[in-house]
Amino acid sequence: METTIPTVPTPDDAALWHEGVLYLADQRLLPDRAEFLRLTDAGAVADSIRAMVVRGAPAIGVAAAYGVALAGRDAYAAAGGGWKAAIESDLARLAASRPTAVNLFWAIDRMRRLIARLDERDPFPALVDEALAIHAEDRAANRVIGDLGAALIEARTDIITHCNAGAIATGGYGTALGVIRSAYAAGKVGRVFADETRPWMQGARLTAWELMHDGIPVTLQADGAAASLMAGRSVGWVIVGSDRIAANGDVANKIGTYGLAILAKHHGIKFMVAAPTSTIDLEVASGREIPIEERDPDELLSCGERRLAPAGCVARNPVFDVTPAELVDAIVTERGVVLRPTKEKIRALMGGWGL
Ligand SMILES: CSC[C@H]1O[C@H](OP(=O)(O)O)[C@H](O)[C@@H]1O
Repeated sequence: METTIPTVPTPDDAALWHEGVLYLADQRLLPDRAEFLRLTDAGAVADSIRAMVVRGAPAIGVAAAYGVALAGRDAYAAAGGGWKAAIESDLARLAASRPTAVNLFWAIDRMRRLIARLDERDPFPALVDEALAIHAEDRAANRVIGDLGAALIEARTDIITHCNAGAIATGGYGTALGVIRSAYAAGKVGRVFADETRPWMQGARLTAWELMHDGIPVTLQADGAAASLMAGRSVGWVIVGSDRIAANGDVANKIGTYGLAILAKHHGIKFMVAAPTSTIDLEVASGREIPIEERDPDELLSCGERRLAPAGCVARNPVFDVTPAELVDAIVTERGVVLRPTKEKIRALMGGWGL
């Protein structure tokens, strides 16, 4: 969306397009420093996704779509009418940036379908328009998700959320935090308990920042504190986002989500997954097929600038896990709500695809 660039990003400003330049809020620095990175080529966009300058499944897809537009401009400048062959290397770089969030591949595939319809003339204007549409559609979808999810919450309650599935993780408004925003506006949220979400601390740095920005009561907690809070009976829902939902309703999300779902089941607490349908991947039958990103162990061995573990300590750093569909009470999308998700219900939601 052509807009003037604010001096500092707000939660709705994960990505902004202005006069042929992509501005990304640098989420590595928030909340201490609120700054935009200025990007003018697809390679820089791919690097920014990999480095988590921009993160969050829908935001990654939005950024990649703008990256494809920048790739089209450069391919046409380099090859003229032969731009369709020239763009391929940048498309591959974008697709290789992170493996789990299917929104990245959904966005690239949608841009590819446009590319196939274009001729040898300069593709940049058409690609920009498609990226802007993807961005606007995601922002609008999250408003619908927010209202549908809020309607499931029957009475005022406390909520646990994990990681950051907020406005800054999407095209705006947020998915899990979109539900929380809509539910709070309806008087249904007492307090939100945000897991800090080691090792990248999306909860401490981004969810707390977003909810405090909106004046929504939030208490930060250690990831390990969720269990005893649930035992205290004040929490009615766990509400999270997702990076990829398999055809059977299994949900890939930030590491630690699976444990929360087991704890919620044990305590009789409802478990909601909020995500646009661009997060549903009917190409994977179950969560077993979802690629789980392993990031640099150093993200775990240190916290900020301080080394935590002894020199030579080894670590494993899977940054997603899979929650089986049977632990999910509701998947909330812009097309509707799937209660107790199954393969059949997911297919029905997606218009019967593959029947
Ligand atoms: C609205 S999707 C947000 C989703 O993405 C996060 O992962 P990451 O911060 O590594 O991109 C996390 O899984 C969130 O639920």
